[in-house]
Amino acid sequence: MLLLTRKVLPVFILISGLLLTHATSANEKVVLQLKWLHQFQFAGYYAAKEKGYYAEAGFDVTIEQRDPLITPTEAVLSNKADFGVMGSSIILDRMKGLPLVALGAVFQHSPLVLITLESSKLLGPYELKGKKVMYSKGNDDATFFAMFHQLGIKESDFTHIRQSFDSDSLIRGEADAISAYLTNQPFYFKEKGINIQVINPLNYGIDFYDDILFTSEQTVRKNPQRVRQFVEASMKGWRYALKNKSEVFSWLATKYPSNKSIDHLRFEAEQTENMILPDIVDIGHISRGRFQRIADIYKQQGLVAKNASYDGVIFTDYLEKNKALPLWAKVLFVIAIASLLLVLTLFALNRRLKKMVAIRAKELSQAETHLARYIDIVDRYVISSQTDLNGIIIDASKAFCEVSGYSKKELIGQPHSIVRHPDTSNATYQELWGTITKGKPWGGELKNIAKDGSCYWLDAKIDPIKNEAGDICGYISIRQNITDKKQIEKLSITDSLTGLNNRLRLDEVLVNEFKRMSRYSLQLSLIICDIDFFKEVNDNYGHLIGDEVLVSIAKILRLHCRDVDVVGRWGGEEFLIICRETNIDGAMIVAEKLRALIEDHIFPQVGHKTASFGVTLVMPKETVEEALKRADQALYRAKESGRNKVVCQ
Ligand SMILES: Nc1nc2c(ncn2[C@@H]2O[C@H](COP(=O)(O)OP(=O)(O)OP(=O)(O)O)[C@@H](O)[C@H]2O)c(=O)[nH]1
Repeated sequence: MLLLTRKVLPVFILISGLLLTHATSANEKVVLQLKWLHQFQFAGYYAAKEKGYYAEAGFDVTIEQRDPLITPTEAVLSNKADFGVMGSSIILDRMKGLPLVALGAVFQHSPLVLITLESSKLLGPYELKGKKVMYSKGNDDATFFAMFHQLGIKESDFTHIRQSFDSDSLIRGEADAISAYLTNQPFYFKEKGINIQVINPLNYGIDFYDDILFTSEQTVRKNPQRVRQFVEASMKGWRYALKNKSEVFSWLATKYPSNKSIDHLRFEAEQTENMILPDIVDIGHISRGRFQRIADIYKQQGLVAKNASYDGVIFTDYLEKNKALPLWAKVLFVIAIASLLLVLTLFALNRRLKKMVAIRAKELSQAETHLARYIDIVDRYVISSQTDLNGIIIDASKAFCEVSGYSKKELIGQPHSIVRHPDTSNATYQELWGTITKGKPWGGELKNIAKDGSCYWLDAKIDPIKNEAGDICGYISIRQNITDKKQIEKLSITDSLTGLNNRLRLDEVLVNEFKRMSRYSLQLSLIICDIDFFKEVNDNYGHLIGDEVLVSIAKILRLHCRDVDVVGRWGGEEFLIICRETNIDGAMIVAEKLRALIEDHIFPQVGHKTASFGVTLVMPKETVEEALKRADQALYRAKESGRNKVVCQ
């Protein structure tokens, strides 16, 4: 029940609303302006009012007779009337720019003709040459001009008499031909027993509409459906009137007083029906072709510009443009169109997105391929590894595996020290860890040991890896294999016979150590060692044996000096030992130890050999040459004092 109430109630409200709207608009007052005085010519409009057709359509219509001071066109355009009845001049006015709309052409032919007295023998237009012709020069009389024009008769061929609307002018001979309405004047002459002759433009190809129901474009545009309802009610009135002529006569006797007799009205009704042709066309029918023909005739008459247009004069055009749809249908239509547009837009968008996704996917795939290629290249050629905070290897490149001789599996999980060479000092590693644990990158050369025991040199760059919080979570190292460079470097600073630092390297170290000494106020001592009577070895055993002695002594010196000391071949059978951060006493001890070791050593074939040592402490601000000279002098004194001695100076 509740559901029923819910469904029915809105419908009831809607219907009530519609009825209310209808009731309100039933009183809409409109004025219909006739083109002439009350007569049967307007029977349809009387019938529409009297039979309640206008009321049914919601109109309260006042039917106004013609006011001689104002045309129906002027009345409608000045809003004195809402609708009007006028001839084909509506088309001409429209072409002149007046916003008029023809609603229905009630008279399919114009009843406007010329009449002559039968006795005058003026049967056609040609006979009117030189005669007196009376007609209005209004636009509705254009049919006469058109007829004359069609037949090549000029206005100057006859005498125009000003319209007096007095039919007796013809009888009195004041005019030889007068304009007349077929629905009217012929009866007048018949009643008087005077035979007349009709010259009808229709017979000369000039066929105009007449009694066109019209309104203003403004009224049409405001509510074309209301106008349509008015037209339908009017034409319904016409259909009734033509079938019930007597009833119309009674109204013309009472409500719409006409001074015509019943016989006259009957004649008029008959003639009117002939003009309307209700059995042939729908009452009020407008033919576009005929409108065009009428427009062309007006143009030919020079009444309007050749390019003038009557667009907008036919009412049905507005109806087609404004085909009334119920509000719900309009809303549905808008929703449907909007939905369609939305679907089409989404479809187009979707297609575009798909296309873009496909392009992006292709680009991404290409980028991934490139990236994979680069990663592979990096993996193969860049020696890199990654460790956790404790230095445990968590990743290693192929290049790293190759240089270290370990497989990736063997490296991962191992401490990075697995590749550390014992030659690399603790100090180097302390510096390295001290730097990277502070979040700073470290760079330097590292000597590493491979799985097979061979060594290789790397130029390493180690960077801490930070997580999103900025905390260090591991380390990554990228290295360059500099083993070859190191070997070349070593060759250039190594004495090829003994493997000790050569003179070039010693010179370099001397310069650096002298600078370091003065910068940090360190102590530095120099020891020069010279083999005693070495010439004898060469002389007695040959150079090769001599070389072997040199190599053996070099080995003794290198093995028994401290790591920090730099041992090198100074030249021939002379060696130089640079004792860093060592005072003279320390240097003397080292020299003495070396002297004793050489003395005790037994050289193959040669047996025992000795060496003399000159020792000196480098003085502050002293040059390398000055210090070496003093060491040399000490050596000289050691030789002088019997050799196999350590002398300091
Ligand atoms: N086999 C060999 N001999 C060298 C080399 N360089 C220098 N000598 C020799 O070392 C000898 C040096 O001789 P001297 O300068 O006379 O000195 P010495 O014989 O050692 O005598 P004192 O120095 O005075 O004790 C020369 O015979 C050089 O030819 C080398 O590379 N190999």
